Amino acid sequence: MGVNWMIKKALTIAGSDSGSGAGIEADLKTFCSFGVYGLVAITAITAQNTYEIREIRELDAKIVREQIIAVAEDFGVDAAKTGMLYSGEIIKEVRKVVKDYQFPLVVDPVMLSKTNTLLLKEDAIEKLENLFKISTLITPNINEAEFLSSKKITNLDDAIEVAKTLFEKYKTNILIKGGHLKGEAIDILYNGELKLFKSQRVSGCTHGTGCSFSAAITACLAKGEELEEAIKKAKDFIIKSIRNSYRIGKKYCPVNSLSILEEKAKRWETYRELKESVKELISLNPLHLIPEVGSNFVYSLPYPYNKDINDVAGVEGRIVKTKRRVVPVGDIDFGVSDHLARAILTYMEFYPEVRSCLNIKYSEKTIEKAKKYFKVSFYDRRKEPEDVKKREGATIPWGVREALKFGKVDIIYHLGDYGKEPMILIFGKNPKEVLEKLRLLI
Ligand SMILES: Nc1ncnc2c1ncn2[C@@H]1O[C@H](COP(=O)(O)OP(=O)(O)O)[C@@H](O)[C@H]1O
Ligand SMILES: Cc1ncc(COP(=O)(O)OP(=O)(O)O)c(N)n1
Repeated sequence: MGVNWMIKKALTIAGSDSGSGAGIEADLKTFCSFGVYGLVAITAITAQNTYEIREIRELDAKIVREQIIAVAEDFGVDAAKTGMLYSGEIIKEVRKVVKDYQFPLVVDPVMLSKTNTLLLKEDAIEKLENLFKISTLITPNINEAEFLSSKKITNLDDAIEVAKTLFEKYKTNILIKGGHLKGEAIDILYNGELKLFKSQRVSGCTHGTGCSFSAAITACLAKGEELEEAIKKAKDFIIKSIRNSYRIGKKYCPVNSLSILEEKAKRWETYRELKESVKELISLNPLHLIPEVGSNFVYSLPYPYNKDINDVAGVEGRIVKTKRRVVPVGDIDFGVSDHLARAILTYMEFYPEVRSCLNIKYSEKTIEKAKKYFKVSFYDRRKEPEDVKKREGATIPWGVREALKFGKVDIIYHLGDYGKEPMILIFGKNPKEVLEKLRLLI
């Protein structure tokens, strides 16, 4: 077919996780994040949530084989990975089929879930070791590496020694994942040469890290990237997927293997909505409501992407007034607002659904009007504690927190301080809602 080359295809041979944190569900999300078309051969169905695996139903080895052949014959496979293979019969059949294909094969030797259920039958280990021998890479975590080498790993040096042992034993690329060690997250690649992949340890959800990580490597290999480059990209990906995860479920919440795509989409949406509303604000031309220091109109990315001011869109150089017109100085961009971005990020700590804010000129008349329609709160800059005053950029977060002590409000104002202009801040779920509120104050 003429356009077959346009998208690479990756296959996952793995179990299904009904909680979608690990297994084929995680793999498909990861393939999608890397712009690779995902194919599946399901080995087992698990009734699984974030705290337990209730049931496992193994599929017949023949149907596993048929799934692989069906997709390989039609779509073609550029790279494949295995996850939960469960039984010796399935592994034997998988080995038989995949050895005839030329694609790179990543074997994630999944043995035990975080919730302590065996995902590989005890008598299947020998078959799994046979599969290692025809693989491009195996990606054991610390526990799996300990089991395969019968050696204890307590630190990085132990892990390096074990990687060497496993390389001697299986004659393939060994990548020992350091997620379960303390300190930095260091993964060890050994293939006769040693290479360490280091990253900071981040906080967030980690159910499914192993599956998503090996799927990310597979996706990069499908695109034709070299192994080391693939591991590097997979590592960047997994950090984002942990950091931008949703704390859902009762125990081990899942990584967000779609976060790269989701963040891009949210950035675009946020930018466009703000741009539209800034245009509308300009056409309203509320000259008398623009403060001497200018206004800004900001819109933050939603949770969990609202990490810092680079995640808040605003107007570069603010919105100012000329003799007759309200004008934006620059373009809409992320990271161009400081004060107002801090205000909205602080507000979102309490009410994450409130993502937009506009500052306007203070007057008693405007506040009186506002009190007719809205919940209004206030903070007194003169009461700012000395230690807060000394910390760069701490005043506004402190003020917003003070004002929110009385609950969720539409408007927060302050009366200024020496050299500081008094100000009114209008908050809303989105820029449209902020403008609706502004209209009642004009
Ligand atoms: N908290 C964390 N911060 C950064 N990276 C992590 C963290 N936890 C795991 N990783 C990384 O995620 C990948 C999967 O590792 P690991 O969690 O050890 O696998 P598994 O899920 O199979 O136990 C590795 O690249 C590891 O370094
Ligand atoms: C169906 C299924 N496959 C694999 C796992 C284990 O996945 P992993 O990425 O190693 O994640 P944790 O179990 O460490 O959270 C699974 N649970 N289910």
